[in-house]
Amino acid sequence: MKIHKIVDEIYHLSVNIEEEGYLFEGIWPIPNGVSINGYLIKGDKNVLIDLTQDIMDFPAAVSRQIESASIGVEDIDILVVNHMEPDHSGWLRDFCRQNTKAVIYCTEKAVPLLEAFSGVPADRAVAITDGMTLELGDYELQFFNTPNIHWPETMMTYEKKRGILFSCDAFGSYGSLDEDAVFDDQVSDEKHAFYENEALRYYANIVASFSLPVLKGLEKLSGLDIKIICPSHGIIWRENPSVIVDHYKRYAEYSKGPGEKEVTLVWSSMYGNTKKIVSTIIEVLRGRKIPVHVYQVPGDDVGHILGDAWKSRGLIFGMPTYEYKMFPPMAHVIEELIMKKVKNKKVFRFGSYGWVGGAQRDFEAKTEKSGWDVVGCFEWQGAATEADHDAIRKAVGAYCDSLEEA
Ligand SMILES: Cc1cc2nc3c(=O)[nH]c(=O)nc-3n(C[C@H](O)[C@H](O)[C@H](O)COP(=O)(O)O)c2cc1C
Repeated sequence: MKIHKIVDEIYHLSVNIEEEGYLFEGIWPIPNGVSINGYLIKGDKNVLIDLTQDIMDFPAAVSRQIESASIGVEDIDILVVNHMEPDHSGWLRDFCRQNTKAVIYCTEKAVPLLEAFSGVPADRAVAITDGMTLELGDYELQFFNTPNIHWPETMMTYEKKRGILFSCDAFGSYGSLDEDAVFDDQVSDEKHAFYENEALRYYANIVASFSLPVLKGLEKLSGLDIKIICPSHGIIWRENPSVIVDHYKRYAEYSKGPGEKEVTLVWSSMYGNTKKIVSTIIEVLRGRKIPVHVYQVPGDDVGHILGDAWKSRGLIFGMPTYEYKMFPPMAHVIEELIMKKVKNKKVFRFGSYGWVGGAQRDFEAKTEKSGWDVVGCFEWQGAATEADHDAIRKAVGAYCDSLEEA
């Protein structure tokens, strides 16, 4: 990847994770890759904002990018560590060996993590205070504590004179960057839609649990005159930064409900009895013009399900009884959604059983504290009859009415 000048002597440095089968954070599939962005400010003092992960040849690649701006790693005077998650700090240990002079600016909570993760002693760090500024000749940096977007020690850095926000994980998205299209005004409408979808999935996978801190952070930043947003993943927003700010606000507000008038339907079936009802349910939803996102488990990964589930007003789960409980892969999906704080949803459950069932009882127990409004359920024994299909049409119709009320 080549470097890109953002404005004056401020540069974008970036690598893409594109390895097939790579799981981001060890869990989340990223079939379209993800970029890890850092930023370089050349001036009276040379500043590096966020590093990169210590996988593949990433540190070497970023070093070469720094060199292509005609300075070396050893010339960096200030390293800003917005966030200690290893995708941005993995290089820190070696960076500090290579460069023994750079002063690290980070939050107070990050200081012990420098040592714990990278063996970097506290005396190399300056712990910022919220709103603190750092005059650097032609540049002026301001630091903001933005705890829990995404770890407790996270902060953002604002270049005051140009209105550039280095937002770290906030406003980020999955999706590799194209060599020649790293700014929002360089990507096609189709690519915009792609990044929006990847931003939602990134949000649901990584940030969703921290939606309250996101709303607090947005409130804190609302007074800034932000002209350019430089996140640590995804494209740079310079033409219209409010687009991604509005998206993030909307995503964070989904945590409080009601979400878009859409349904995410997740189903599983061992022998096809539960599966046969799925098309009947989809038919009812489409008849009511309610968009539906359909996933099957096992098979479809919860990382993908989360994005649509996060924004949908309604969730429908279909699974048979398995050893007196829910079919295990579905139990896992439900557990994961609850853990990610997918809340305030209208929910419907359906499924076949063989003799006395058990999935419904298990479902009720596992979702008791989910914050979901379970509007209906439908179970039948063995293969669904025509009467069962009629009954489920009616039950799903009532469920659709509840989506109108939200
Ligand atoms: C491994 C296994 C465990 C099952 N456990 C139960 C059970 O505990 N209670 C019950 O009523 N039916 C149980 N069943 C029967 C299934 O729930 C029933 O066959 C159902 O129709 C399966 O739906 P499907 O075709 O959508 O997979 C079990 C079936 C299998 C294969």
